[in-house]
Amino acid sequence: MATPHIDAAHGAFAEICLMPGDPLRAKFIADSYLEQVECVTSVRNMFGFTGYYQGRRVSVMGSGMGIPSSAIYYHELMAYYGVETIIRVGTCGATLGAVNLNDIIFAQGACTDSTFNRNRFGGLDYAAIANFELLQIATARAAEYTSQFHVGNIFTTDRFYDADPNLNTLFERYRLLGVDMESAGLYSIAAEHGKRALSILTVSDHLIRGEHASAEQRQVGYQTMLKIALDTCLEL
Ligand SMILES: O=P(O)(O)O[C@H]1O[C@H](CO)[C@@H](O)[C@H]1O
Ligand SMILES: O=c1cc[nH]c(=O)[nH]1
Repeated sequence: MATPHIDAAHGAFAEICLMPGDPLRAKFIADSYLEQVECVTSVRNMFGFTGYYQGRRVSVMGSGMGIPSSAIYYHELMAYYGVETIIRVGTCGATLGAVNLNDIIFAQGACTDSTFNRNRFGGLDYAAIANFELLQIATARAAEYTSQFHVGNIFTTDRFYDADPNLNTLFERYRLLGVDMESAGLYSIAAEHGKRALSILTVSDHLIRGEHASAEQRQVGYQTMLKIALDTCLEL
């Protein structure tokens, strides 16, 4: 039952799927945390794996960067592969002085400059929000590992480069915690399919202070976020 972008067999994905943007971060998560792991799809090198985390069947798959790429995978997994829950494990840029590099952000909601949700929601503004149960479980787990986390609104953008510098002032005024490129799309797709989604993000860049993590850290770092996401799976 392959789809245009996933060539896994029926039932190859678990009901829960962790999804970073980076397919090599997906491989890192599978290699580091899952047992009895199988690579279930590799179309376009967008690797997907299924295995067991402390006895719980879990999948992990890359989504690519931005709503156009990630929406394809979110849709195909939820519509055709029986995935009920997607937890995005991504990186973000911080837009508030009180948020620091390596802090963890739980995206309770996601504003956006993308027209993706508006186009599908009759031209109106869709309020893209996380699943409350997932948010509750994950934030409770986070408190066991770190105090360096924040819960609130973020901004999902289509543009990694050349953003309007005035946006940072706007983000600060509205207390947006960070910027990513997928969450607003993930939340609307999950809602449309009657599924659950949550974005957990680690701050890899500080957009006001000009601080940046290395490429290696983005691929194999951020273990606290990964542990929080995996522990959340155990309670679902
Ligand atoms: O680290 P990931 O999950 O890819 O997330 C962030 O990193 C990418 C940009 O570098 C975008 O996909 C953005 O959302
Ligand atoms: O979208 C993103 C992700 C990480 N860092 C950023 O500045 N933007």
